[in-house]
Amino acid sequence: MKEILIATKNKGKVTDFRALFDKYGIEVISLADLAETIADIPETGSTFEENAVIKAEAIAKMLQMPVLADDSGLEVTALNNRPGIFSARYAGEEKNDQKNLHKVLTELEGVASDDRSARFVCALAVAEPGQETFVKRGVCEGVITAQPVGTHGFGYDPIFQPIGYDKTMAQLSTKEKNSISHRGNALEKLEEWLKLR
Ligand SMILES: O=P(O)(O)OP(=O)(O)OP(=O)(O)OC[C@H]1O[C@@H](n2cnc3c(O)ncnc32)[C@H](O)[C@@H]1O
Ligand SMILES: [Mg+2]
Repeated sequence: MKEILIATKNKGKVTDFRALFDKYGIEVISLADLAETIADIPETGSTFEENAVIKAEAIAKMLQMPVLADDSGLEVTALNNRPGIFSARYAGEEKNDQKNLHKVLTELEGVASDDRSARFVCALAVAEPGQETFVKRGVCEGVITAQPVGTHGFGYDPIFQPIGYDKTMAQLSTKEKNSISHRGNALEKLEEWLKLR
């Protein structure tokens, strides 16, 4: 396999995937790179896995080719695991990263650092016409900081400090992030599939 289509329009995910697939010598193509405009696939599932499968199967069927899809998000323990599968639109339909992370910080106002545990979750689904779809989950545990710090990454990275680090995800390089992230962790579980291709 020389290239892989990732069924996403999220530029931050694409940056992560480009670096992750680089070591396999595989070029990442995203929906933004296609000549045709692909409408958003409604994410109607109730889990990350269901939504990843919905996205992968819809695009694989549409384009008749193998597709990888990522559904991911942030679970905050003190918020009963919100925003969870609603992470992208937590503060509104416009999918604004700044508004989303500030909503989490506002909801956690007055919550002590010991009670600010959270995790990033990523479900990666592989769909191929005529084959059975499969999906793997990766997780990265951490805590929510008091303020946003750092300029790298995307989404909730500036307020997420991985366990064992005194920096936020947004202060890590893409390579460092990938070595510990939910996305990197989920992709490791797809290594067997990658090797067979
Ligand atoms: O569905 P696609 O087109 O892939 O793009 P999306 O942005 O809508 O993606 P999701 O539905 O999977 O929503 C995931 C949201 O969770 C957040 N998120 C996921 N992975 C993250 C990461 O590595 N760092 C920070 N935030 C992340 C981020 O806000 C994303 O918008
Ligand atoms: Mg989405």
